[in-house]
Amino acid sequence: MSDTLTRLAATVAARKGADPETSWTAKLLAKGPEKAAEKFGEEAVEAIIEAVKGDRARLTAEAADVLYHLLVMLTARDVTLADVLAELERREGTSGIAEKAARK
Ligand SMILES: N=c1c2ncn([C@@H]3O[C@H](COP(=O)(O)OP(=O)(O)OP(=O)(O)O)[C@@H](O)[C@H]3O)c2ncn1[C@@H]1O[C@H](COP(=O)(O)O)[C@@H](O)[C@H]1O
Repeated sequence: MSDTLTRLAATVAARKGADPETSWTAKLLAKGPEKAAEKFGEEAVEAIIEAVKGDRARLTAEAADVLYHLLVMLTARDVTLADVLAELERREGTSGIAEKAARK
């Protein structure tokens, strides 16, 4: 399952510097990190709308857009999927409630 995400992250990273005429990812990356962030925000809002409506199929499709655009945004700022997964791994086993209490 996460193999798909790992493969997609590698594809997105490989599109850095690719021809924007033939690659949507390259086109988006060529517009800079701010545009990638804006696009991610739009896709996130679309996913939120479907989550509120409760349409599972449309939410699934929008969530896929969110993950793809998250990878593009991260790549635009040279953050890798491995970096994010390492952070998630660091948090494993710590309840969000315990973590929040420790911050106070
Ligand atoms: N997962 C995706 C993916 N999800 C969404 N998109 C594209 O993201 C774009 C954004 O959709 P929008 O409807 O927001 O586009 P739009 O409204 O035309 O955009 P605006 O002009 O409004 O900004 C669309 O063109 C989608 O095709 C994706 N493009 C690529 N991928 C993956 O990335 C790989 C590499 O793609 P290329 O870089 O194009 O070779 C592909 O094989 C896929 O695996």
